[in-house]
Amino acid sequence: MSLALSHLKSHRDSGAVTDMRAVFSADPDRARRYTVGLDDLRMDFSKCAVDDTTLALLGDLARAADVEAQRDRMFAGEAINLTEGRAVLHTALRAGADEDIRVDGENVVPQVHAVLRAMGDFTDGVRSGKICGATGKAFTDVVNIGIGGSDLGPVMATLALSPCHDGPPVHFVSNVDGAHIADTLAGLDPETTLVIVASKTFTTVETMTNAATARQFIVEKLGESAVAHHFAAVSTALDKVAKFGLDETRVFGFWDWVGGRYSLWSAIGLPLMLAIGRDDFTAFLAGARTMDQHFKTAPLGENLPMLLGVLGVWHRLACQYPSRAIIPYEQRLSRFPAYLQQLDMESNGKSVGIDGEPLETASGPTVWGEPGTNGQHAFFQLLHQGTDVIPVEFMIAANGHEPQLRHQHELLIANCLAQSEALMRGRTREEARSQLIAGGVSETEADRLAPHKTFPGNRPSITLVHDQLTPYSLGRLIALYEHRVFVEAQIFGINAFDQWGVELGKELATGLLPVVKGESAGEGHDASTLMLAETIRKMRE
Ligand SMILES: O=P(O)(O)OC[C@H]1O[C@](O)(CO)[C@@H](O)[C@@H]1O
Repeated sequence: MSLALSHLKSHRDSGAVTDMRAVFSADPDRARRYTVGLDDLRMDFSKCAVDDTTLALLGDLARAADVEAQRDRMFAGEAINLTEGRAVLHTALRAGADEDIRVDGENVVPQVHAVLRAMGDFTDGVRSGKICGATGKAFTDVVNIGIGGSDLGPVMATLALSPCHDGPPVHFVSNVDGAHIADTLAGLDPETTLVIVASKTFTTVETMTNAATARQFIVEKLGESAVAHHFAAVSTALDKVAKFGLDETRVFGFWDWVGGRYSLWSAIGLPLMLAIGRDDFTAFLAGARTMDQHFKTAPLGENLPMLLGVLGVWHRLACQYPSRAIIPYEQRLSRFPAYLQQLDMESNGKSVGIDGEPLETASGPTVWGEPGTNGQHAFFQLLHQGTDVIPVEFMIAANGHEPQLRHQHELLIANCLAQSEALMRGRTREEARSQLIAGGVSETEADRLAPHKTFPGNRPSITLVHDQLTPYSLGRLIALYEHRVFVEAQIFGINAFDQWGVELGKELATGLLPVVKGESAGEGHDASTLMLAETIRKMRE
């Protein structure tokens, strides 16, 4: 364990904040001092159990982990993904056209903008009806087939930005479960359906299988020649896409220096662009670019991703909280927690350090969540009174998109603020008892019930507030979380940009398919797995 981390842990064990009510009373300026901002975005972390010493020690930890230097290496296009020998340049995808970002000596920005222009032209063509199906009819629906990073980002952002939709409805198919594509295609007409096959590698079994099903859907009605009209593809593996038989104007590339879970800004964002148009997509990129600039230049104590990252590390390494909850008070961000699960857990769910040695400390926490207020009626009981402390990250916009429903938005805001206050304040047993007695309950009954109505409080939360959910503010929010994951990874000492942990299951599934089909006895597989396969096979006879 590094010296900086052991100082932080001793501080947590002996000197850190334990009574949040007391620190708020003692320092009337606490909320202001522990809030940082970037244009209309505010991050209030004053309800975390930290003080100035904690922040100083977290700064030491970040410096000891060389976070700023590593950040600069990432932005400069150095191959910081050491296990795959690649640069990590999702930030180049939202760079201004005049920037110069080099990979192996070549400026990649012109290529990025060329693809953006091609996506924009295609989008304009589809939306205007100039680009149409094989029978000349305009596309009424778009189906994006992809999974993981080729799905979660576009799904999340397309839903988040529904007030900006003025293009064709976009549907998303990811699961290899045939139910997903069957239900999606059920209401669609092949003549007016555009299918995007999105896969960085163009080998992912779920996507390739669903693409074959979609191809059949088109070909059955319109014939093989319709494929070129009704399909587009997004990939880094252009050689593999070529075998699908598409016109090159329908193929949008990206690069191996874009990780799947960081690819929403690339051509993987095509379904989003089709839904919201190229101008709004440009604003979405601009929001992310603003966060990039801020992350690159703001001093540590004012830098949102740095602070969000070190607070995450505080909760994980010093306080040893196993998970964190992401609670957007914004129904349209309902897929944001799922998106962050891949971003965070596929990046930081590692137990081996960058040097190949087992980690001595924990790495990324479990990330989960649901929108408020729905979560309040599901798992908030555990957040308030459960035996585990789970830090919460709340998100709320000052303004909704339904001015006619002003009162509902005010209710939403009040609920968001109330939950963080309740987690922080709690309710003592004495307060619970007094309230019961004031409500007309006998003293004996109040004594019996008070422990159940007591809230421990001192449960940490961070609240992110912005003006409104727009393409720009969404881009900024996502980039904040991308960089936060980066900061945490540097401190954990891991490579955030590979994902070898997903491989073993894929390999075994390939081997088990013949067993499931009854074509192989499945030598080498364990008895439990073989028995389950056999049981299922019999049920299918
Ligand atoms: O875009 P592809 O290559 O189909 O991969 C999809 C997803 O599969 C993974 O490789 C692993 O599940 C993710 O990292 C990736 O986003």
